[in-house]
Parts: sequence; C-alpha cells; structure tokens
Amino acid sequence: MENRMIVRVPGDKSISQRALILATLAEGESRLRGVLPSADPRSTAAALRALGADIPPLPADGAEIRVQGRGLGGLTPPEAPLDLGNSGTGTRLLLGVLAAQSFSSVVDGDDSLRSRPMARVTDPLGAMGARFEWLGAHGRLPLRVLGGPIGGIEYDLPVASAQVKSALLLAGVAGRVPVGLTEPGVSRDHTERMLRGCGVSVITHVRDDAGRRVELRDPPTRLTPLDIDVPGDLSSAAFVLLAGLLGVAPSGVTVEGVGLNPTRNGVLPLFERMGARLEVEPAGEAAGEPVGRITARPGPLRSIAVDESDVTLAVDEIPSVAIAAVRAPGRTRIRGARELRVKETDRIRALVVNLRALGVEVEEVDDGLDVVGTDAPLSGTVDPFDDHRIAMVFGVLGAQPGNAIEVLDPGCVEVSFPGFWSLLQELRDG
Ligand SMILES: O=C(O)C1=C[C@@H](OP(=O)(O)O)[C@@H](O)[C@H](O)C1
Ligand SMILES: C=C(OP(=O)(O)O)C(=O)O
Repeated sequence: MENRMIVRVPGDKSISQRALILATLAEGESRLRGVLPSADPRSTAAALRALGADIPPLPADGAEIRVQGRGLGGLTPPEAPLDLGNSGTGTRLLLGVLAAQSFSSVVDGDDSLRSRPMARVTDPLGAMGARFEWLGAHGRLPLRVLGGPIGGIEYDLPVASAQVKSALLLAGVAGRVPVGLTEPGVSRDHTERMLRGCGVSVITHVRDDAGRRVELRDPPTRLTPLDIDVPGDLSSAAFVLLAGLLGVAPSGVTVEGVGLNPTRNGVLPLFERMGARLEVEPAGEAAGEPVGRITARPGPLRSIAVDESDVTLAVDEIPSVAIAAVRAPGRTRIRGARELRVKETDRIRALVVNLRALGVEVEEVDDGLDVVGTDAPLSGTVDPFDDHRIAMVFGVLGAQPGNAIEVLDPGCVEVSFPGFWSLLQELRDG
C-alpha cells in the first residue's frame, strides 16, 4: 500500500493579513480561525494595535481569535512610527487605509522593506488627494502619511499587483469614495472576496484582453464582521509539493485544507506542464475561497517556457518552478518575471547566484532566467539574502537524496512558514 504522507500547512499569509485589517475596520466582533502566526501577520497585527485595534496575540496553533472592530471611523493616531517589519502586503494595504484617516502616521520597516518601491501605491493614492512625505529616499520607507479626506479614483494599474489594487480598494472603503481599476493581468482577488464577505459590493469583469476591471461603486457605510477559517497557504504548500515532486518525500505527499483560489494557483498548471504527477481535489470553500487537497508524487520532469501571464498567477512560486527546473532535462525559460526583482530580495538574482554556486547552469536576463536541468548531485552553501522563499526552495533542493546544501540564516522562513524545517524533516523521514 502507498505510504503517502498527509500534511497541512499554516494559514494563508495574504488572507490572514486582510482578515486582521477588515476585522479592525468592521463593526462588531469578528471570529478568525487559522490566522497565520508568522512574522508578517504579527507585524500587521502590531501596526493595527498601535492604531487602536483590539487584536489578541496570534496563537501558534491557529486557534480562534476574536477581534472587536473599531468601525470605519474608529482608528486612533499611533504614538510611534508603525513598524511593518518585512511585510510588503501589510505596508501597502495599510497605506490605503491610513491615507483616508483624520490623523498622520509614519510607516517604516526592516532593511528589505525599506528597499522596496512604494510609489506604486502612493502615486495613485496621491491622485485621490492623499498626501505623503518621504522621510528617507524618495519612493521608499520610512514615509509619513498625512491623512485627510480623499476623493474617488479611476485608475489603470501599470502592473498586475494585488497589493496596489487592495490599497486602492481599502482607501475607497476607509475614505468612503468610489474606486474603479483596470489591471493588465490577473492578480489575486482575496481583498475583493473578503470585502464581499463584509457585505460590500465589489464588481469584477474579466476583459477580452485577459485583464480585469474591479469596481467599488457604492462605498459602504459599515463593514459586517467576519467569521472565517483561513485556508492553508498555497504558497507554503508549493514547497511541500516541490518536495513531493523531487522525491524528498519518497512516496509523495498530500497537502490538505489548502486554498485553491484560481487567481493564485498558477503554480499547479506550471508544475503540470513540467510533467508533474499532481492530483487536485476540490473540497468546498473557506473564507469565501475554494479549498481542497493536492497530492504530488515523484516522477520525471521536463523543461518548459514560462511567460508573463503565467507569472502573475504564480508570482511567489516562480522560485519553486526554477528549482523544479533544476531536475528537468533541457532549458527552462522564465520570462516576464521582472516583479521578482522587487520582492523581499531580488529573487531572480538570488536564484541565479545560488544555483550557480551549486554548479547548475543558469542564465540571468532582465525579466527572468534560464535554468538548465542536471542530474548531478548538488552541494554547497546558499545565501537566501534574508528572503524566506529563497531559503525554503533551497531547503527543499538540499533535502533531495544525494544533495548536500547548507542554507545560511534558516530562521528567515519565520516570515511566512513557522515549522517549515521540522515539516521538511518529517517529509524526509517519511
Ligand atoms: O496582495 C498580496 O497579499 C500579495 C501580492 C503579491 O505582491 P504584488 O501585489 O506586489 O504582486 C505577492 O507577491 C505577495 O506575496 C502577496
Ligand atoms: C512577496 C512576498 O510578501 P510581501 O510582498 O507581503 O512582503 C512573499 O511573501 O513572497
């Protein structure tokens, strides 16, 4: 009989942070189960508490927390700069909320977050009438948000970005003004789904050119509270599935209770195009999101070509695809992935530098990389450059039988996936 492991991954990071923000803005008590207890949601929760939110500590086991909402006008001025740590999502979504408050606030983060572009959010918020002061380099944190009344906006996003889209929708909600957006591609729609769960009408149209239009026509006067189970994080599950495909878990692995949102699950068709033995079994909904089980079994992989439309649906999983490509004979070409250069680190560069250090043939291009598959055993030391996802993909590659890879700074996985290393060990032990 097949001795396949069945595991769960912690709650979705994107959904957890949105739930904390919307529960704070709602009227009444929200009940949130399965909130991810990792560094990023903790930073977002701490920033919200500094704005007057009543959020208990995030329990390590994802047990239910109850959040007493402050209502749309109920946030209070923070006494100190808000430290969003490493979280791009927490920062950009909160900038939308803060832009419409009647007080000023300062937003800051760690060195990684200070290096990431913020004008993609402050430019359109500025067009709504919001005012900002850069306290360091232009376009980077730290940043002062001079809150005040804002107007509505009609905006074409230059890149498909759920963080930009969400910041503008939240500004519309907090400032009670209409927002109409078009996106050049599809980005994750968790904010739209969760706002609907709070009783807000958000209209989405899929356009002929595959882009999207999102409208908040009737800004709400109040948000109803949430009562949700946060699905398992598909981005975390991707590392477990990669371990299944690469034979780290010799009989394969099943991840249960994981989110299957179609605007987010593009890694699954990419793995399938590589010949991966995947089985996806939908099993209902949680938090307004489709959820289910995914099984990955080891088997031969083949090289593929990845383009920009693939990347937007799998933006955080491209490192996993690049690592799968290491074991796919031939040349895998990844293009249209420029956005990876502005994540927690420059992920294209980090992949190229570290794969090269292990002896894998790679080529770096402006918007992506080529990876040439090999069956050689791989050994060496990897620097994740303080990026949780880079640490985890090389952790999985290192766990493949025959490889010996040391990941420096393994603790950086705490940003999104507490328990990653012990789960990886369990998969190896079968
Ligand atoms: O909205 C979100 O929760 C996220 C959106 C994506 O970023 P962009 O909006 O910059 O594409 C993604 O990379 C990030 O991990 C989470
Ligand atoms: C890019 C990521 O997160 P954020 O932008 O929220 O820092 C990520 O988790 O891969």
